[in-house]
Amino acid sequence: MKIALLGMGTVGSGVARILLEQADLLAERVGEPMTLTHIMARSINNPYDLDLSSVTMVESIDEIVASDVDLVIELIGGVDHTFAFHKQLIQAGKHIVTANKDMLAQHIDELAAMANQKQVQIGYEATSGGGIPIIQPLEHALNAQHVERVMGILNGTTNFILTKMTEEGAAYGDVLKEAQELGYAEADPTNDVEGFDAQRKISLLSRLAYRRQINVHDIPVKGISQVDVEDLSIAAEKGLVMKLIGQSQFDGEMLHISVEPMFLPANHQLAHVRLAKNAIYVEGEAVGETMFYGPGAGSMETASAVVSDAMNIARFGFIGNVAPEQAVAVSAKETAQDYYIRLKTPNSQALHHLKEAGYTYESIHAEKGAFLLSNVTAEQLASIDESLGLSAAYPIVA
Ligand SMILES: NC(=O)C1=CN([C@@H]2O[C@H](COP(=O)(O)OP(=O)(O)OC[C@H]3O[C@@H](n4cnc5c(N)ncnc54)[C@H](OP(=O)(O)O)[C@@H]3O)[C@@H](O)[C@H]2O)C=CC1
Ligand SMILES: N[C@@H](CC=O)C(=O)O
Repeated sequence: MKIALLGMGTVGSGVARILLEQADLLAERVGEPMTLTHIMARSINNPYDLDLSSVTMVESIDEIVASDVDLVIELIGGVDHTFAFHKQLIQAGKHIVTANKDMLAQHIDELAAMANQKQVQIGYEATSGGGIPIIQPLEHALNAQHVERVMGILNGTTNFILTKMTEEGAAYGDVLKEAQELGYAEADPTNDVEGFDAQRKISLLSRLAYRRQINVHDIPVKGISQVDVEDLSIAAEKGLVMKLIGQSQFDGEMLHISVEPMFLPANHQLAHVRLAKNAIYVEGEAVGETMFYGPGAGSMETASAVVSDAMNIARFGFIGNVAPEQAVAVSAKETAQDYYIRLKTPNSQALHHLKEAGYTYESIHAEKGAFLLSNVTAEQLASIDESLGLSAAYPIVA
């Protein structure tokens, strides 16, 4: 199989490394050579000091389309131009592997339908959870049942930042910089810290899990950029650990889906997922609870998933892309839950107000105005915020 690579950045360089350095192993497992013949890159990031002399460097997508490559690996990122590239490649009958969740979360329905018509396979294992196998399991190994719930830590950068803030009291800005240097963060890290990256991932995973089209922009999202390290240390006194959680549950009609920072009890399995690791629970009607854990970001970690997609396509060719025809309406979870809250201005009147209004609460740090509130709806929380003024409010996973 002849392969072209678009983008030679963090993940692209890892993919080139596996294709070139593991050529014998890949050929043995696939039954034919997986040959990297073309690279299209704006700049060459070659941290692994690879010998690229056998590869043709090209400057435009038209050269790739006109070439004899069978499969194109897109690791450029971005939405509009890559969407146009993917359409051009599918029309030309080239199989595609990508890690580009930003573009796919918006356009996968159209691309999958077009690819099925042209008998082109799209591999996108690396779009969610970096090196963790999760797309393939949802497409294949767990497809004998209705999936009822998906929940997890879906972003390496924010998990890295929250871990360092929680365990070391590190400053948000410093750890974000470290995550960027390690190649975890997106080209625009706003996508990570404001939760958009996790929003795209929970959208792609839920689409497969429930076999429904989802409008990614409808998914309620909150990020971690406003998280105060003080809340992490106050909540730790009660054994609570913060994680950015993406979750979805389908009741057959409505998809309850969201991304937001939540506190978890320290003995919860997800509380032990540290640094750039991710973990995802998938609950199926027959299988019950399954959990997938591993590296959520990074050069070689993500490249592992990308190359394995390419190998599957080389072995099995076109097997059909999941292309649900029905769309689903989405909303955030509406049931009552427990919350950690902190008042903007701590005062004893607040306690009185909460008591009068019939709320069950526990004071964690009276001087700092931090409480645990039990069994509160989002609507009730908004009314508490209006009357008392909250500087922080985070749901607690049961
Ligand atoms: N990093 C990670 O851990 C993960 C990344 N991903 C996804 O993988 C994709 C790649 O990410 P990553 O490797 O981190 O990003 P990088 O920014 O490191 O690499 C992207 C590369 O593409 C190049 N590029 C951009 N536009 C063009 C163009 N028009 N033509 C040719 N080359 C171009 C960039 O060049 P230049 O340097 O000149 O801008 C850069 O070298 C993204 O979709 C990302 O969301 C998915 C999972 C994990
Ligand atoms: N920026 C992303 C990279 C992988 O998808 C993350 O931090 O998880």
